[in-house]
Amino acid sequence: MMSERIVVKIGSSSLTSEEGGLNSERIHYFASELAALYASGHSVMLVTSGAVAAGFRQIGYASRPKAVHEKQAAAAVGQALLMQAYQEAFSKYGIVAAQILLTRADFSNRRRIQNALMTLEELLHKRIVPIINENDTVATDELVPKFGDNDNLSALVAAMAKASKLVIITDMDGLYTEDPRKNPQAVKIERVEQISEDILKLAGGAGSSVGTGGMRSKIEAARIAMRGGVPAFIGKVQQEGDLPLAVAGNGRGTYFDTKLHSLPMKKQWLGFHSMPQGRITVDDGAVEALLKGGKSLLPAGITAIEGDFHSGDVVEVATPQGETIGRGVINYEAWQIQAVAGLTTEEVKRRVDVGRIEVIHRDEWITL
Ligand SMILES: Nc1ncnc2c1ncn2[C@@H]1O[C@H](COP(=O)(O)OP(=O)(O)O)[C@@H](O)[C@H]1O
Ligand SMILES: N[C@@H](CCC(=O)OP(=O)(O)O)C(=O)O
Repeated sequence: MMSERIVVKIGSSSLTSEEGGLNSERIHYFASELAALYASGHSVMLVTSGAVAAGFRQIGYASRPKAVHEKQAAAAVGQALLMQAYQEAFSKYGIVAAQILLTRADFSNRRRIQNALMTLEELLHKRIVPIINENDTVATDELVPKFGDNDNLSALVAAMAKASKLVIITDMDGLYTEDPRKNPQAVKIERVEQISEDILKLAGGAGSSVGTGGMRSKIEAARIAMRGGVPAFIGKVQQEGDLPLAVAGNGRGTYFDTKLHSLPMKKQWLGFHSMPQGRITVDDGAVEALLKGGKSLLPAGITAIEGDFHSGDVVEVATPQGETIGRGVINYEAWQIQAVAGLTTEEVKRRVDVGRIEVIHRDEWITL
């Protein structure tokens, strides 16, 4: 069997109870499943939630706290408990585990993320299992949004580490046409090849009081992973041998396939970590040129703009129907685009003085 690099994400709902505290039996179970993958030669990275849920009862809160400082305090207690539990469980299999705590801000800074990647590479090289969580005690929503749930974090880690698979474990055996907790008639979707707006609409919020992101954030994560060239699985891993089965393609869940290749770091930054400062709507011809022709965006295709952006900023590009198709670095000021939208290249040259005629050059564009 080929040795693969696999990212496994486990949600709070799979590790803890609604009353708080870790379910040690589940931790031991997941450690044995991960150990089975490890023993068959795979490199395993674990993204785990559960710090807040593990810690809140020890602090004396009656239920999962909502206030930021209370969540952060609960995570500070719970993260230590979580690591202790995993380390103890892995030691049964002779596996050494390492803790990595990341924030979204780390991903938007190229040097910091390069450092994290080098650390990950060294750990994997030494056959150590990295255990990754959001750094809850320092992450805030004020400057850079938090991940909140760990689904997105797991997809970004999978893309960054050029993993061959992302496995998102949750308490539901895949994506259904509706939340099965609300409608028991909902039908399971076995395979998804493209995550359209329609697929995103199927997915609702969290199913339990300890989970946060719900199916929606898992589908968004699968979309990021697929765009980064990493196929994903979302489903249930509950009995002995379920995780190796999920990795082998026979799991109880939904598979998200992709034919795309892994993305260079620069494009990952553009697509996943940059903060768009505006939005440009283009006509059907420009959509076709960007998506199918691999071409740059010219002023002629622009129909509307939003935001007060500057040359060098990142902007989103949308279809006439309002669907976002990608992002790119803009070569114009917002006011310049206002002046030349819809005009031919010759007319544009007469009206504004810009370094590059392309509004977004194809080398600085990513389709999403
Ligand atoms: N279309 C859907 N298909 C399956 N589950 C869904 C759907 N919409 C919402 N959900 C809910 O998402 C929940 C899983 O998310 P969440 O509670 O955040 O778990 P976790 O802690 O594992 O991240 C499920 O229990 C389910 O109730
Ligand atoms: N970083 C947080 C994650 C919060 C959370 O509940 O996430 P998830 O269960 O993945 O929806 C923690 O460890 O508690």
